[in-house]
Amino acid sequence: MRTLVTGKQMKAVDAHAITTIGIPSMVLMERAAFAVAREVKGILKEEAGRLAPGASVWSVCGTGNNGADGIAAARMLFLEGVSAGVVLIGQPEKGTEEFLQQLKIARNLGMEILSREQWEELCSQGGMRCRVLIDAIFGVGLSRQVQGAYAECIRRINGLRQEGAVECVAAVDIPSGVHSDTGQVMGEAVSADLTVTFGWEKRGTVLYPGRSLAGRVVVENIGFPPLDSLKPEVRDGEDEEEIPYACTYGPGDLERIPERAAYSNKGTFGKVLIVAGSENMCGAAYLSALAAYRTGAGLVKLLTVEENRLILQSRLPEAILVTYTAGQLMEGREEFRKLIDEQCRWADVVVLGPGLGCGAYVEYLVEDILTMACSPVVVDADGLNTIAAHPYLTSYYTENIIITPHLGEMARLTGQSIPQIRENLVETAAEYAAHYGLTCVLKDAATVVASREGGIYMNTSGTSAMAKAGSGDVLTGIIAGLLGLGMDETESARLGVYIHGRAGELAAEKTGCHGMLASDLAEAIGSAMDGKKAGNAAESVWQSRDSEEKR
Ligand SMILES: NC(=O)C1=CN([C@@H]2O[C@H](COP(=O)(O)OP(=O)(O)OC[C@H]3O[C@@H](n4cnc5c(N)ncnc54)[C@H](O)[C@@H]3O)[C@@H](O)[C@H]2O)[C@@H](O)CC1
Ligand SMILES: [K+]
Repeated sequence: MRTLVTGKQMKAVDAHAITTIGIPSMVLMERAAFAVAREVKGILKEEAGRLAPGASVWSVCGTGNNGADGIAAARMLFLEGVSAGVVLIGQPEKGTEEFLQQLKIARNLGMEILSREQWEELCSQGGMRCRVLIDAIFGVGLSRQVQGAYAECIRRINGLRQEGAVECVAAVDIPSGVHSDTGQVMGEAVSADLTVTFGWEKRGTVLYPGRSLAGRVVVENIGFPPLDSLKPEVRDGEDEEEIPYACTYGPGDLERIPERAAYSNKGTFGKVLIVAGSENMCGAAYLSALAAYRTGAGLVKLLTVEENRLILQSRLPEAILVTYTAGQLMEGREEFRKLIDEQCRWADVVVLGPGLGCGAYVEYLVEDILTMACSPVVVDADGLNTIAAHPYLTSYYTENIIITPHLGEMARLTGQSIPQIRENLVETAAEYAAHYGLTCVLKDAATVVASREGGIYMNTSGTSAMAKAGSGDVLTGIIAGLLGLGMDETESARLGVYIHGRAGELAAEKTGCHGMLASDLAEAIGSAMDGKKAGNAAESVWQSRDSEEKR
């Protein structure tokens, strides 16, 4: 498990390390700059292991401590014989104490230091070519939209990178212009190949679009005290009591999956009831059931419309089938409630929604399941759409409900627009989970899991190959399978999302990114759950020098 922090939390840790613990600010900065210089040197090194002749580096620096890091990193490279210069953006005389100190050192060493105007002139004359450009304009101190000269400068950096005048952009802490909490672009943002970040990964480089802009992320422990050593009032900040540290999972977290006991039977590993499918949609039910079995569920029963019986029986003979007709439900409600009650009593876990459609009878079905299920219920797709269309159904929400909406479904549930939700993924999921006391899995390229008690998980596994019909149905089956193995709602949701992404990476390795089907994804679940056998494509991106898994 890796911890993810907000900008404010990171600043609170900085302040705590410096003022309470007494680690001098310049000492932390020296280590931060050293890490950046080391990574840049790695890029500059020729295959033979020597620095490339004439390797040039420009460090483009703002006047805060991010800029101070950038000057210090350039100085370290300069002292190693690299042709490294500094470009200053903003008003240096208004810089932080550390910035002024770093600038003085660079000047005393006789380094080349350009003003923005001089740099612009160099660029417009086509004289601006370098192997590595260090982006140190803004770090976690970015507090408003980027405009004017700063925006121009960021556009210039991106232009140089695009036209090949700059081979590699290395961002200090976070690409300048990316919001450290939401990953949103604050007007303009640097597009980096590499980001060297300090202490802990920032939420903004896990959430999109910040995640794409950060490139490869290297997390460097620069000597901060551990987060749990902070006093709660410091850790939470003045008005951040509501914001916990977020986390993400890696392969080490697969150990959370319970052992499959030798002395067991099919009942030991969970009985999953999948309430899914409609007359023209049986695939969703099939994929959800298949995924639940592939995750380890002992018994899977499908409750679906009579029309699906034959196809489901032939596609997945391992599943038990109970069928109904729409008419039976509409006309014989009391009778039907007895059937539902019986099935709910049987189940250890219920999945409600995949492919249910929007027939009039679905409202009754959703109401009956929500009122009668006494085990965890994973609500997805048309289950959620039905709740959105009939808001009284939210009164049946209980603490063992996991909802798995995508952005469109979340928009219907909350009345917010999709862009609004996309910009505030974490807040939207967290508020819904807290308001209704349930677990909310808000699905996006970087899925967020908000637990009822306030915990936040952000997913870092997965691939765009999964952006295809049926992926969500597979996720419901995985989460249900994990619940069946005995994991709690939060853990099943987090690990389910992680395994789902990992299965996507593995399946896409075989089929290619475009050709993968949701059924390929479901077939890869077993390997994805096996930490020893499977590789993880995300690992090449999330390279942590001193990850918490090792600490
Ligand atoms: N000792 C420390 O405090 C350490 C700080 N570190 C570095 O310091 C960074 C944080 O430094 P700061 O808090 O000084 O903040 P930044 O250097 O990120 O930038 C803040 C400065 O930019 C201004 N600013 C914010 N948004 C702006 C906008 N849109 N347009 C124009 N100006 C804007 C702020 O008023 C402030 O002057 C971290 O990201 C990290 O790189 C690291 O060196 C670790 C140690
Ligand atoms: K930066």
